[in-house]
Amino acid sequence: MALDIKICGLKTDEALAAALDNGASHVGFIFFAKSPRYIHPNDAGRLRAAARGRAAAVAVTVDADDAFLDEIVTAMAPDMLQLHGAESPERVTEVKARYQLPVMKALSLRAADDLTAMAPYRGIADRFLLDAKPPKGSDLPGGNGVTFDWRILSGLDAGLDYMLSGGLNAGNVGEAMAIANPPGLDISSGVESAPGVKDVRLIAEFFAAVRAARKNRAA
Ligand SMILES: O=C(O)c1ccccc1N[C@@H]1O[C@H](COP(=O)(O)O)[C@@H](O)[C@H]1O
Repeated sequence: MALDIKICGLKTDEALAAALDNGASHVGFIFFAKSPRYIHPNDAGRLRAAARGRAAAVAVTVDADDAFLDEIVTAMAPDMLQLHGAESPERVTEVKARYQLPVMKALSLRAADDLTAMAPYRGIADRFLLDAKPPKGSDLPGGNGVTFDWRILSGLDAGLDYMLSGGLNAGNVGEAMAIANPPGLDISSGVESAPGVKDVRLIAEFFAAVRAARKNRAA
């Protein structure tokens, strides 16, 4: 089975090249002003051009209005929109219709009960991104480097299309894969040397850890 891997929060040519050269299926750009990973839509447009044909470009937004989404879509022509705020199912429907793009809806989880939040989006969101709830006081809805109990995902239907996110790194991704067997992985702060600063060595180590975990599974 193919495993999608999204490296999120890219801001430089060097980090983008590391993500692509290591085999990322998706590259993510953050359009949330409070994030240390924020990138201007025009800069993301330049980077996404370099990724064209190699990885899908994902625009990550948080409760963005139409004006901001228009600016992002015009500047960078993403392949997918990731809605990482409190967007309702109706808003997801509206965004999909307006831009004719697939939408990945982020949901934040701590306990098994939180999975009920998925139901109203089924058949609407093209994919889910299952992330950890932000720690108290965080300004960021994602990118906090926090994990959740991956065991709560073990009961999900086999065909559910989602990316597992939240606090992944080279040291824990093997365990996450063994427990949840997700169809996709999404990582940001786990491949950074400081908030918002991607580290090419950590990116390579992450992919190596994923390859090792897959090899173990197959053995
Ligand atoms: O990364 C951010 O700063 C961010 C800001 C606003 C919304 C989402 C954001 N990041 C998303 O969260 C995941 C998980 O991050 P991490 O691996 O725990 O650091 C990240 O991949 C983005 O999809």
